[in-house]
Amino acid sequence: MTGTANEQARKTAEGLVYATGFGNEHSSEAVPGALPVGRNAPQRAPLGLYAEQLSGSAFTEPRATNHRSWLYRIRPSAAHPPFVRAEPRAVRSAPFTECVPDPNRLRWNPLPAPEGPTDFLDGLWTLGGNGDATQRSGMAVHLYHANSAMDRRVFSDADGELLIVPERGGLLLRTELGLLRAVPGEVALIPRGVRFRVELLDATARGYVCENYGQPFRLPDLGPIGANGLANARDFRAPVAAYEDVEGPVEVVNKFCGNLWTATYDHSPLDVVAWHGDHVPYVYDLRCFNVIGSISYDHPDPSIFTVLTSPSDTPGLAGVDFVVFAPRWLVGEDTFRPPYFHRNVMTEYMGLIEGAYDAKAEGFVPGGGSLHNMMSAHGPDRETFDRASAAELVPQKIDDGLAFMFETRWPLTLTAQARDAGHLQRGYDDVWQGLQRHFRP
Ligand SMILES: O=C(O)Cc1cc(O)ccc1O
Ligand SMILES: [Fe+2]
Repeated sequence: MTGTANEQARKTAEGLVYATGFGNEHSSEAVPGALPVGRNAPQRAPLGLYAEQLSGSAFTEPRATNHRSWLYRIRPSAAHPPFVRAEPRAVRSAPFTECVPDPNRLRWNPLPAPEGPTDFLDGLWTLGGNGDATQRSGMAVHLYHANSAMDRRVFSDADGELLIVPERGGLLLRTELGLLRAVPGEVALIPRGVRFRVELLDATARGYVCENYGQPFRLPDLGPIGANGLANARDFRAPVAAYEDVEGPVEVVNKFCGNLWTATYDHSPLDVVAWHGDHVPYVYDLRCFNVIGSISYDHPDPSIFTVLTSPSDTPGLAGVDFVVFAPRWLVGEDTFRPPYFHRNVMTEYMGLIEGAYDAKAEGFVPGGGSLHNMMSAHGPDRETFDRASAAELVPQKIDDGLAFMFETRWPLTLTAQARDAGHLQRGYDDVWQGLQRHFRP
C-alpha cells in the first residue's frame, strides 16, 4: 500500500508547476474563472465558492510586513466541529520547562527509525527551543522520521511557521494553497495556520524542522553586498492552486498554544480552488544559494551565509536565522580556514544534510545535530585544528557537504526526551581534548 502511495506521490511531484519569487503577491486558480476579478469578496464568489481571508499579520501592520491571502474554497473553514485535546505524541512547545538550560556542548546521532507505520506528524520529535508560543516569540527545533504518508489527516500550526529541512527522502506537501515537492538539499516553508498533509516520495523521510513563533522569515538585507546575492528572491517557488474535493472523515490536527488539538471534519479542508496573496508556502533549493566569502584573508562570520532571517524587536538580533554552509571556494591567505574557536551570545543548533562539515572530522553526521548554547566555547575539533594549522593554503573547493544552522538570540532549553535520548552522544567534550599547548614565550 505504502509503496503504491509513494509511487503515486512521486508521479504527482514530477509534474508540479510553480510561481516564482519571494514575498510576491501571487494569484492562481485551479479552475478558470474561480478567482474573483476586481474585488476580494464579491456578493457571490465565482463558481459557488466561499471567500475567506487568511491573515499572517495583524491587519494594521506596515505594508512591508503585512501578509495575507484570500482563499476561494468549496466550504468555509468555519464549518467544522469542536476541537478536542489530542495526544501530544513527541511534540513539545515553548515555554520549555522540563529541563534547566544546559551550558554544555551537546551532540546527537540521527533520530532512531520509528517502530511501525509512522507519518510525519507521528514522527515529529521536539529537541527543545525558547520563547513562548503564546507570545509569538522564540523558536523550537524538531526532528522527524516518517515511513508513511499522512492518510486522511492534515496538520496546521497556529503557533508559528514551519521551516522543513529534509535530510533523507523527498516530501510531497499538499497545502491549502497547492502542492510543493521538497527533497534533501531543498527547504520548504509552511506559513502559520496553513493546513497541509505530508506524503512521502521514498520509503522513509527524515529531517529537521524549525518552528518559528516569531516574525515570519524574510530575506536578510544585503547592505554593502548590493542588490543581488545570498538567496536570490527569484529562486523561491510558491505553489499554484490545487484542490481536493474529498467528502468523508478527515482528521485535522491543530497545534495551538503548545498543545495538539484534533477534530474530525466531514470533508478535506484542502479544498481551495483559487487564491491570491502573499501568505504562501514556498520551497527553496539551497544549491541556488549565492555563497559570498573572503577573497583576501580571514573568513567572515557565518551571518554571511544567512538564507532567511526572523527579526526580533531589537534591530540586528534575530529571533532565529537560518544559515547554510554550502559548497564554496576557500582562498584566504595566511588564514585558519575552518570555523574559528568562538563563544557566541547567540545559540547555535546545527544539522547536516549530507557529507561532512569543515569544523568536525568525525561524529557530526547527516541527520544528527549539535547544540552550542549561548556562550558555550566551541570550534574545530582537535583533528581539524591540527590539519588546518598545517595545511598548504592553495585555493580549495569545499564541496563534500551541506550543513545548516538555526541561530537564535535566546538560549535553547531541551526537552526531557532530548536530554535523556539514547542517541545523545556521550563524551562530545572529548573532541576538544588533546589540543596541545604550543605557547613559546
Ligand atoms: O560553530 C559553527 O561551526 C558555526 C560557525 C562557523 C563559522 O565559520 C564561524 C562561527 C560559527 O559559529
Ligand atoms: Fe559556532
